[in-house]
Amino acid sequence: MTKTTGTPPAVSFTGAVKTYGAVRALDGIDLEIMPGETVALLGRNGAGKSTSISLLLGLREPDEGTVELYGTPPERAVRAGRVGAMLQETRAVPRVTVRELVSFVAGRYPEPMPVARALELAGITELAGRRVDRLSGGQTQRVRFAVALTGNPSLLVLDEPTAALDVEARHAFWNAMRTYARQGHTVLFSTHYLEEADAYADRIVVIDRGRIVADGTGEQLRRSAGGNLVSIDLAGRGTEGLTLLPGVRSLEVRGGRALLRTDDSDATVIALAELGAIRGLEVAPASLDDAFLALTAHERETV
Ligand SMILES: Nc1ncnc2c1ncn2[C@@H]1O[C@H](COP(=O)(O)OP(=O)(O)OP(=O)(O)O)[C@@H](O)[C@H]1O
Repeated sequence: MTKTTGTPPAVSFTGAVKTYGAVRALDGIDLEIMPGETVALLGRNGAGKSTSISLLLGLREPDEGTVELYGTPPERAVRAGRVGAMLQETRAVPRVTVRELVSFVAGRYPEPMPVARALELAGITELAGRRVDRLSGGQTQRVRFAVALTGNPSLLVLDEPTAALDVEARHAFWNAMRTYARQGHTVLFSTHYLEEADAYADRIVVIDRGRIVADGTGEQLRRSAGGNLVSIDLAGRGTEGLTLLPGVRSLEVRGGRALLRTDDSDATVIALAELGAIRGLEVAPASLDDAFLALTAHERETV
């Protein structure tokens, strides 16, 4: 990525380490997000996504390394109203209406958007007069989104924003997020959902056991994890020698078929033909799911 001289990254982690007792939640994170990017932080449960977000919001301090927003300590950027966040935890819910809550938060920012606009973007205009402590989980989540947006922050940070939303609300949420991102704002969101990361982020950062194991577009991730899957019907034959074929990185047997992950599907298919092993041949690009599983495979082996 090219950096414009003089423009500090919106987000910058340098060698960030965070431990909780014996747990090394972040094990040396280096990450830069430039203004205007929409980045997904993708990882399994316990990978370190929420910890990364708490560090970048200044809610926790790294044990080693530094975290900066716009070239300043996170607390300063947060105090200056440059950051809006939607977090997972549910704090005590105030006994006020949705409109009162969003107006209160807007009043604490230097250049908020009109409250009606924040309610509209979050899809909760019709909930404006309802009490915040009497909403459903999904409605509460949308209120939290309005709260995050209302300050019109340069950087919007969303920790698993769609976790409690139904399909329709999820769709509306991503449309709103996109609208906001297209206005030049920076968005960082964490998710377990590969398809959300692929569909809505410019860039996907895969975090696993406190380390960044991949960073790129969905397409780059698919390629880096092994270009294609070649599969054949084994028709009762064994799998001897298949892992030695050109290009092959790994072999899996599923339902009587051999699935070969390969960097060079042409060479693999030609070699299979020479072996006389081609039956029910299928060649398909590796999916993002395949890429994610390959990137985080070591963890699955130990759980
Ligand atoms: N307050 C805490 N005290 C002790 N350990 C913690 C604490 N918070 C997180 N951890 C541990 O740190 C690691 C990273 O947790 P974190 O919450 O950052 O992961 P995550 O990727 O956000 O997970 P999830 O998708 O489940 O929300 C995990 O092993 C977790 O158990």
